[in-house]
Formats: sequence, C-alpha cells, structure tokens
Amino acid sequence: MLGGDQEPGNYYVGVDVGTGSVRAALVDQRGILLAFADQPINQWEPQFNHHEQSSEDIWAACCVVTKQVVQGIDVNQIRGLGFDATCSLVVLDKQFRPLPVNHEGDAHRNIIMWLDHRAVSQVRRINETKHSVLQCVGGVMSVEMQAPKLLWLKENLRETCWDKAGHFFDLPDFLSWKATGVTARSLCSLVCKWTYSAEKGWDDSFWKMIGLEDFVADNYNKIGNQVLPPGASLGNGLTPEAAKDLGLPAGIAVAASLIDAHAGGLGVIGADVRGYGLACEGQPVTSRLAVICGTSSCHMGISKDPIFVPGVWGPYFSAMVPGFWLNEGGQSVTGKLIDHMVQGHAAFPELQAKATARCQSVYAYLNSHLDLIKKAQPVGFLTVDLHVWPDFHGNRSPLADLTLKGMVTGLKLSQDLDDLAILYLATVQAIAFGPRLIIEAMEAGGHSISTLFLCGGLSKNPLFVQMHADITGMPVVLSQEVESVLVGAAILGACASGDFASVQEAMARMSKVGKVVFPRLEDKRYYDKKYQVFLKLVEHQKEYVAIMKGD
Ligand SMILES: Nc1ncnc2c1ncn2[C@@H]1O[C@H](COP(=O)(O)OP(=O)(O)O)[C@@H](O)[C@H]1O
Ligand SMILES: O=C(CO)[C@H](O)[C@H](O)COP(=O)(O)O
Repeated sequence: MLGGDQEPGNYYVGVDVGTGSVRAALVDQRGILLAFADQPINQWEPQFNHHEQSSEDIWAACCVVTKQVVQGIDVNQIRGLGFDATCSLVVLDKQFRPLPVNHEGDAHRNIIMWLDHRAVSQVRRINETKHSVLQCVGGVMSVEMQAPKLLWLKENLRETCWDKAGHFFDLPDFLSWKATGVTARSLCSLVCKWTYSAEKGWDDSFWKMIGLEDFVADNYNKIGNQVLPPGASLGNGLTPEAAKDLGLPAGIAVAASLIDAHAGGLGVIGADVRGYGLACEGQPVTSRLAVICGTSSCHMGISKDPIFVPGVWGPYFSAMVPGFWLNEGGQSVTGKLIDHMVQGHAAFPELQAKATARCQSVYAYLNSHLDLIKKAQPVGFLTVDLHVWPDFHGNRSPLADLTLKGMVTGLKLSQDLDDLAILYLATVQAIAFGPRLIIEAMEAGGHSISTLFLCGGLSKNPLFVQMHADITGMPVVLSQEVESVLVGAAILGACASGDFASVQEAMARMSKVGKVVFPRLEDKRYYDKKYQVFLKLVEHQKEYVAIMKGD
C-alpha cells in the first residue's frame, strides 16, 4: 500500500530477505520509503545447530511483498529492483531444482542458513591448513561461511545432494538469478563468504587443499565464474516469468545484489551529517561504523587501504562501498539472544499479557517497566550485580571462537517481571559491550572510528540504541528511514537503472540522518567497570574449560 506524499518520479523496489522475514519497499530517488510490506519466513531446526530454509518459500514471500508495495502506482515509474539477503547457502540441481541439505531427504529444505553450525569439524580442518586465503577472513574461517558447509555436504550427503548439485548460490545471488536468469555472482557474496579475491579471483590451491578440488576441475561453474560488482545491471533485466511473479514490468533493471548487512551499510553510511555536532562531520567516511542489528549484528568499517584485524572479517575490496576495503565485525546472535532470554523467562506469559493489553511490543513494555523500577538512578545501573556474556552461539568477532558459550552471573531466586526486565537489560548491555570490544580491535588494527550508524530491527529499540551509545562512548546516528536495509537494496536498483552514476552518488542522495543519540558521559565510570567484568567473564570461561580438560 502506498503511504505518505507520492510524488511523480523514478521509483525503485528494494527486497530484503532477513533471517526471520522478507521485506520489500517502494523507494523514491530521495531515499524515501513510499510503501513497505513484510512477511515471515519458515525456518527448520531438524537437529541442534542445523538451521534450514526453503528457496521456494523465500521466493514466494518476495513475490507477495513486492506485489503489495507496488499496488496502486504506475509500475512504469519503477526503474530498478535490488535484492539483499542473509548469506545462506542455496543448493539446486543441474536443472535448477531444489536439493535436500538434510538427512531426511526433504528437498523443500534446500538452504543451509548462515547461522547453521553443523560444519564444525570441517571448519576446524580448514583452519588447520593455515592457507593464505584465511588472512582475508580475520585469520580464522567462520563456521558460518560457505566453504565448510560445502565440505559438509560432500562428506555427509554425497548421493542425495553433492553428486546431483549443479548450482550453489549465496541467497542474494539466488534471488538475482531467479529474477533475471543470470547466474553471475555478486562480488560481495563471493569475496565475503566464499574466499574469492576481487584482485586475484579464485585460489585453486585452497579448494584443492580442503578437499573440494571438484570446483577447480569444473572451472568454478557451480559456485560462480562470472562476477559482477553490486549494483551492476544483470542481463536483460527482469524476465517475463519473474515479472509476472513479482507484479513488475518485464525488462526493468535488476542489480547484482548484496548481503543484507552490506545493504544496511549502503543505506546508512553515506548520509550528510552536517549540523548534528558529530565528530565525523567533515571527516572521511572511514570514521563511520555501520552497525546492522537484526537476528545478528554486523559492524561494517571501511578503509582506503587494506587493514588486517585478527578475528574481524576482511579486508574485502569493494565488497560494500566500491573502491574501499571493508572490515566486518559481527555477533552471531543479538536479536535472537534477546528474544531467547525474554521468551525463556518464567514471567514471559505475564509480560506478553500485559504488553498485549497495552497494545505494545514486549520490548516497549519492558523498557517502560525498567523506567518504573529504576527510581532516581539511571536505568543502566539496575544491573550492578547482574552480568551476561552474550556468546550463546559462539563468538564471531573479535575472538573468532565458535566454542564460546553464554554466561550469566548474579541470578536470584525471584522469577517476577522485575527480574525479567533486569535480565533483559543486562542482555542488551552485554550485546552492546560486544561492539566496544570489536571497535577496540579494529582501532588497534588501524581504523579510526568516531560515530556509529545503526539500523536493523533492533535499532527500533531505544534502550538498545542508548546502551550502544553509553557503552561505546560514541554517538549513534539513526536514519530517517527505519528500514535502512531496504534503502540499501533500493540503492542497488537505482544504480542498475543508470539513474545514478555510482553507488557513492546514490548513497549520498538516498541515505539521510533521522536522529542522533549521544552517550551519557556521566555514566562512563559505571560502564567502564561493567566492561572490566565483561572481559573477566570470558577469561574465566576459558579457565573453566581448561580445568575440565585437565587431569
Ligand atoms: N519494535 C521492536 N522493538 C524492539 N526490538 C525489535 C522490534 N522489532 C524487532 N526487534 C528485534 O529485532 C530482531 C529482528 O530484527 P530484524 O532486522 O527484523 O531481523 P532479521 O533481518 O534477521 O530478520 C528481533 O530479534 C527483535 O529482538
Ligand atoms: O553474516 C552476515 C552478514 O555478513 C549476517 O549476520 C547474516 O547474513 C544474517 O543477518 P541478519 O541478522 O540481518 O538476519
């Protein structure tokens, strides 16, 4: 449905496939969202650490939301379409039909999701090779990348999947193929998740060394041997079949896509910040860190020259902003962890009932409940004796240790709503200490960051935003459009249409500051102390593991 003042002009459609839902937006040349729609998508967890989705389900959801956002407008004004998605692995056979990625042989579930940790043994062996490509992923390959998952498929589903496979796509590339019939891959996906180098291409010796020499023999046909920069126009644009599915005109420009976090980066990092009193005003864009917070959080910092930061992915050339190197820090579960802590608490049913009665989200209710119980002190001080280590799904950055687990210290016998609210607060704070550690690592490597640009579902939570400001000590910029990831996807469509000469020009025109949240510097001493405890938690966890391993 169309909302706001509609002005005639050129429109772009952005489609964002997150972990939990598919979103679409109709966006104009100023980066303003004229219409928005979303739809949840299925996830399967057939066993612990196995997470699967269906490419057919996801495409169907893309069609539903796209049709919704273009309702009531003259579709001839739509000039371009851009996709972004999570970096999940899609498997198709030689005729582009889904193949099962599970022991049950269910071909509908043909996606190994990014957060799937089934390939632990495979990634350990890959890391033991110490191959030089690992230098570009922070020194340690993550179990969430594609090489270990591919090796898992070869070792575990040889007959039902591996031998029959014709195409392995990153989800963003699957979507652009589905829309255009073009199998070219985006440089973003291949560089960030598949060890491709923007300068040197594939490294045969890596694939041979890890036991996936099949790809070399096949000239990388199955994983991509035509690579395009994000935003490049694909083939002849939208095919008639996809046009019918999506409710768009055939032939409109479709862009080479981006991973979701990278689209969020494009959607926020280029905004004009003049007049907000920010340290990054008049400074190079390299002083900005885009933080995309949804199910996971991704911390995107760019530089003119390559910077190697142990435990932080990259440097990746031109993977987000063309001509810049990208380092990507991350936390594997953030939104998912908050949901897990809140929903698993004994007082959750009471919370749900009270939030529903007030027509509020449970988070809005918890935030106002915290305001009630804090009395005269700052809300953050409620957790003076409650501390959380947030790596319930391992640590992505900067420790790059998938074996790490979550920790909570300071639990009491109470199970009431106050207790739930304070646990929620401590979890949000723990998540915000993650970027502080990541930024310290990035700065030790040579980055110089002064300002955070937050987007994603969690940026709708004022407590989450304030805690990021207070705990990192940096101002947080929120965009005018809450759905900035979709603005990033639309920027791709705008570039593919030729309406902007470059991604940088489209970024500057289409991303805009909405609000700035400054840190409460008076609380700094308190958070410095909590940070000391935070660091002790992981130190102690490692000690416990060592004790238990000892004789
Ligand atoms: N209105 C809201 N207030 C607070 N938190 C929210 C809100 N909406 C979503 N979230 C949080 O954001 C997370 C999902 O963010 P989203 O960007 O939609 O994720 P994804 O892109 O991974 O599907 C949820 O796990 C939830 O914790
Ligand atoms: O690995 C990533 C980006 O490199 C993302 O964490 C992954 O794609 C999931 O994103 P989201 O939390 O937005 O669903």
